[in-house]
Amino acid sequence: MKWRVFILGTLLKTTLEKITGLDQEAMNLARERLDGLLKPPGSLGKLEEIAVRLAGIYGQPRPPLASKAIVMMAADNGVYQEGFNGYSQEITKAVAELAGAGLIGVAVLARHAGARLVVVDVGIKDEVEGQHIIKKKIRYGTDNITCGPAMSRSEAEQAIEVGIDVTNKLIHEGINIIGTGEVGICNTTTSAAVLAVLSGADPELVVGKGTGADEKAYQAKLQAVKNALVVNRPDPTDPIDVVAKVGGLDIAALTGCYLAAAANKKPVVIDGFIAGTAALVAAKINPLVKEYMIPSHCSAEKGAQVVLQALNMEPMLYMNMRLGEGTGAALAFNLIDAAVKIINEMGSFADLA
Ligand SMILES: Cc1cc2ncn([C@H]3O[C@H](COP(=O)(O)O)[C@@H](O)[C@H]3O)c2cc1C
Ligand SMILES: O=C(O)c1cccnc1
Repeated sequence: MKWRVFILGTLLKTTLEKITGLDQEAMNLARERLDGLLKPPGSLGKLEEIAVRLAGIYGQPRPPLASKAIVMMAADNGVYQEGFNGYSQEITKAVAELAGAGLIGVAVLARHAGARLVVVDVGIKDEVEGQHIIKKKIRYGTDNITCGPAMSRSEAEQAIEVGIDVTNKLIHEGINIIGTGEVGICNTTTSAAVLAVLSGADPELVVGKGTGADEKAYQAKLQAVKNALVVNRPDPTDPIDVVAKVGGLDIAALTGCYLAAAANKKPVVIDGFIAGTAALVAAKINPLVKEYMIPSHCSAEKGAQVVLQALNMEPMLYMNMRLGEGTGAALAFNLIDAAVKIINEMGSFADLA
């Protein structure tokens, strides 16, 4: 293991210093309570596991019902210039703006789950309009990763700090569970590049069809990822270097969301392939952050299984979804609510007496 010393931004540094493990005592008490409920021990499967984890995260044997938010990080990617993506780059901005009218996929599912949807412009290539958008642009899109780094290390750290700042503020306002989401045309390409480096997987195993590439476009996308890795030579032992060189501002900002959730002892729900890749970046920065993460679904995107394997996590849902935005996280909120209600509301064998 090679050790490297970097001067981190203050917010990032203080956040990392605050991260500790879960409250084992609260988890033991939660397990004890679940075992005494009117059911065979363990018979509610993952609902029980989630309830125990929430107890450990919040430090309360009876975890509270969640006050929820989905954070959707929006940013553009310079690799779009390679020309293999079938959609216009303007989609990123359009989705971020349309979120205000509640018309995008995650807006519907967040509403269904009773969650707030928070949209952050961390690097859309144009100016965006909408009162609902938190304006935190680090730069107007990244550079093309097939030619050089996506951004500087300092910009990657600033984007991570955007995620930390937004998450800290939400938690300060009373939000106690965060769901991750993103929008950014070509971010399945940048995620695949980051994932290939951090997991050691072949690009073939992590490059997928994204929004729907045909065979020709797929081969060009695969080649772009391979080229990006050769041109940039990201250091696999240095997750911030990897995000700066072949990632994106959305992935970096989501990394910050995970770190801040853990620092504040709040659960953070992982969405699909892109948000999962950001989760892996955060977990590589500090493995303890994983204890605060709850995976939602396994995206239909090819590399999604690789992400979950690298995180050593089993998702709750297989829904064949591949939209991102936070749609999977929003769906999982409903099951997390169910887990909290079970541990708090179900009767026990003692009630029979
Ligand atoms: C209309 C539309 C809405 C979306 N909402 C999320 N994505 C998702 O697809 C994009 C990633 O796929 P790729 O790497 O192939 O570009 C991201 O914007 C992601 O959030 C969308 C994509 C489209 C086209
Ligand atoms: O799983 C995801 O996050 C995903 C997959 C394809 C396109 N956009 C997002």
